[in-house]
Amino acid sequence: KNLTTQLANVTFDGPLLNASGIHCQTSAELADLANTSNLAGIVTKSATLFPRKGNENPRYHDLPYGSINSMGLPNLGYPFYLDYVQQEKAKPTILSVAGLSADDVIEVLSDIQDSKYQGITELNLSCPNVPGKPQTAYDFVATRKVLERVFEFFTKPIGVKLPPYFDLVHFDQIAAVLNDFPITHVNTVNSVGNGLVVDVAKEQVVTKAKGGFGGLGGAMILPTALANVRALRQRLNDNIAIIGTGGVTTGADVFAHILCGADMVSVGTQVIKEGLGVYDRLTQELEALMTEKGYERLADFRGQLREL
Ligand SMILES: CC(C)(C)CCc1c(C(=O)O)[nH]c(=O)[nH]c1=O
Repeated sequence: KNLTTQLANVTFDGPLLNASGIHCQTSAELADLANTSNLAGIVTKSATLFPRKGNENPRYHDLPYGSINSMGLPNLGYPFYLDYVQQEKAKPTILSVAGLSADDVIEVLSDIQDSKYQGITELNLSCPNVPGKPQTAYDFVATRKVLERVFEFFTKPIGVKLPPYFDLVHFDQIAAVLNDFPITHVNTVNSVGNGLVVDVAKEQVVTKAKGGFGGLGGAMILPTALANVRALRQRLNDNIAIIGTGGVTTGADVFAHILCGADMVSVGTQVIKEGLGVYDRLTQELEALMTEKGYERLADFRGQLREL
């Protein structure tokens, strides 16, 4: 099978990536990813201007049907990751960045612009905005403002990581903003925000920060992830690629993301559950499905979801 995929100016030898935040924070974790077969590229943990310890534990909780997390953006600071992506030769990288303010984002991106890094950058728009306002990506005016500031100086390949939307008008509104900018891709979806898991036996929450509210991932968010991939594919300019993220546990889920329009697919929660061998299994299952259906390459079925 030919599973090669193009994203911006980069050719990946397969469609699978790690979801930012999962096993990609430390140099040991990043080295593991570089040695993981059938993982076509490496996405770094969203990096901030300064290193962050993140929230108190427990901050990640595994569930039969997915996961909940309130990590709190633990990361080694953007200089560490900017240095890493300039060394990494085994696989193409996507350098994920986050800011606690628009000014922080601009400062980090300015350094990336001035660096020798030629790979892809991804701006995490699920980050908090000014207090009292929703996260940036849920504030369409703020999203437009930060992207206007970015593209005043940033000329390298850059995409955005989006939270899930749940209203068709919101799909229209975010696409209308993004179509005005030369972004290389959209990575959709981030975790489903502010879920709450209750341990009935203990009559308590399962994660410490934010009173137990946290981002949901894994199997339970697959329909939301597929809807966001499909809706944005139907609305975004053709030259904006899509990384589909969310709910992937089988090769059929990878197939479904691509059928909805994804160019690449990232896997998060299932890596925690199964380990990095999951990429081999997902690839085998995807190839078996393609053989069964008579498809030779991903483009044979990408975006071809049929309506009734
Ligand atoms: C949620 C934020 C802390 C604002 C950004 C980092 C992040 C986190 C995190 O570090 O808590 N978890 C997610 O599932 N997605 C994210 O984008």
